[in-house]
Amino acid sequence: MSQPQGLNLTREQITALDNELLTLLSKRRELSLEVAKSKEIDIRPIRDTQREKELLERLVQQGREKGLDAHFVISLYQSIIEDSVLNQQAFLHGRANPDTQKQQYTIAYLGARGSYSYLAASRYCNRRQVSMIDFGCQSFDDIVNAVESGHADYGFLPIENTSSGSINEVYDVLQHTSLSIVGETTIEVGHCLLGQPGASLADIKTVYAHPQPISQCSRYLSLHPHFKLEYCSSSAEAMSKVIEANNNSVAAIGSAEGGALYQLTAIEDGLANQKINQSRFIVVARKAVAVPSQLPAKTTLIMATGQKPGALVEALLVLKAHNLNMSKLESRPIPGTPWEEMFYIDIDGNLATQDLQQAIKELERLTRFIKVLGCYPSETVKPTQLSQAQLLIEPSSSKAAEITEKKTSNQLQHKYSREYRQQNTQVICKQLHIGDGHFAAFSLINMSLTETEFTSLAKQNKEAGFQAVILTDFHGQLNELQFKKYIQIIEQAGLVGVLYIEQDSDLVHGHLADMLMLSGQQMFNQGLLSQLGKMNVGVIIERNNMASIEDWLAAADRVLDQGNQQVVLCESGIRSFAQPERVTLDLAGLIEVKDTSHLPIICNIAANATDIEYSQIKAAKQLNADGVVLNAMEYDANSQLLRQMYQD
Ligand SMILES: O=C(O)C(=O)C[C@]1(C(=O)O)C=C[C@@H](O)C=C1
Repeated sequence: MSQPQGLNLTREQITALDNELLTLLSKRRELSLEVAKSKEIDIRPIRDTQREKELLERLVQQGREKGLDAHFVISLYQSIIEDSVLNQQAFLHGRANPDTQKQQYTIAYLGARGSYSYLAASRYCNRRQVSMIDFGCQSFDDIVNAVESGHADYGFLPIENTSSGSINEVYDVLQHTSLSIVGETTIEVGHCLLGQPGASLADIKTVYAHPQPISQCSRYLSLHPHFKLEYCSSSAEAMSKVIEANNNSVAAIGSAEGGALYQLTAIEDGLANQKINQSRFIVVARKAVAVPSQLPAKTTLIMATGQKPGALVEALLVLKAHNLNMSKLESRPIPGTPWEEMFYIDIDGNLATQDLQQAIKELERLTRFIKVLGCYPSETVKPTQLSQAQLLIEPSSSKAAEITEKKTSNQLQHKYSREYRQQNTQVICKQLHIGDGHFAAFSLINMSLTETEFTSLAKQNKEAGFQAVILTDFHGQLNELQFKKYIQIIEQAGLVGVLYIEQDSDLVHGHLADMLMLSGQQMFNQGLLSQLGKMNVGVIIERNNMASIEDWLAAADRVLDQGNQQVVLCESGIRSFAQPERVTLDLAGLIEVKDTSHLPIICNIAANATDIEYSQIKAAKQLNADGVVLNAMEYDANSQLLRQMYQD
């Protein structure tokens, strides 16, 4: 065998080649802008999927002749085309709004240089080839104030994350601002453990992070229970804390790019629970913008439907009638009106179109309040795919076939899914029916009550319309005799008794209860899930407040897989952006779960009654939740709410 050439020489050749590749990519970008200029004149849509297919087909063929794998070529070009489409969009959007064109933009964002918001803002400016003056802010209110007062041209607000869901504080801020949404941008959030150069994983004792990364990396953090977590207002603050500490035992969670700005090194990367972890930001400005018809547009509006039963559904039907796709729905309370809520809706459509104008007119008649927050180019570029035939690969030996096969068999394994079972599941326990049109009311009682107090509360609960009682808060001290007594009282009151499982040992008494409810904290406990799966008893699985929907449904599947088909899901709220101790109901998640799963889903506001507004639970009912859990201790408010719900 001949000697290979020296390593240094080979590396120099690779470096030179990479440089050439970059030069070519930059030339390709310029050409793509030329295409945009032609499309501006011809008024043609930016996206031409037919052209993309032809281009991919040819490249796959040419790549194969050069020994390159088809999937590698496709994924490479999907990225190149995404960049090309987004650049063309930014260019044409700028041309349609010449008064917004400047050499530099002052951008208000959360945190300081190096935060994810900072990275999103710089990406936005780079695409528009303008320089950025950064205006770091302490809160979402400060961002909005900076733009409203003219200190900044644009404000960047994170609105949702693929693993931790919607950021409700931003929706609250939007209720009161005069600003318009003029853009959106999505960035890949690659969480790393950032430490002082030279620090190693074994050194780390304290981790500084914003609540969102903490929630998004919950699985990684649970593998390191000795880490002391310190909450910060932004990832940039977390990184500054590490610099200040100047000590190898502290680390921050942040991006590798952000860390580099602070001269911190990534001790570990890929910390996020989900492989794909992206954050979407909205861009707000003082003046609304026009979106040229060639660009895919999104319109965001807020509306209050008032208390009429079915009002939300009626409003959503208007969108359906006009063939408008709703890509997001969120609900937030209206301060001072405890029984009402404000809905936030993202619609795939341009405000300038007849369909959307007409739909808004009809919605005005159905709502008490409606306001368009903005119309802006949608930055979701769905990658163009090639079929088997276009890939020219033997189906049996192809990687694509393997992937499709795996996917299909995986889908079959998802017992919670509608593909697996089309009909809605109804869980029945004595007189209690949950799901498939049956709405169930649970009351949560903690065990600090005396027997007499408990007996009278159980009776009152029954009269108020509750059908079941969840017994909670044993603090590991569940006494069998006492528990038997409580179950007896519940039975005598004509209610169903549910035992809330907070630790493995609670399950010993499971046989005494009519149903079991696995606490959110134990949702990841695979052992407990398997045991519950082997029991013949209705099981309610509470969502962990840091768990994604996928995690939650995976927990349900674990139980279903073991044989127990009597599974109910319980949404208890997810952690919010600014304050880690606050939770809010994930209504978009509720719609998603209703869409993908046949399992009944109930919403729990008992655990955090002060945080989750009652209006949210009403919204949940309107969105076809199958039940509700209320706090028995707040008896008056809850029985009033329950009465209202039953009236609706
Ligand atoms: O050829 C075009 O029409 C382009 O806009 C260029 C391009 C590309 O980058 O290759 C980008 C977007 C289109 O969907 C198709 C192809």
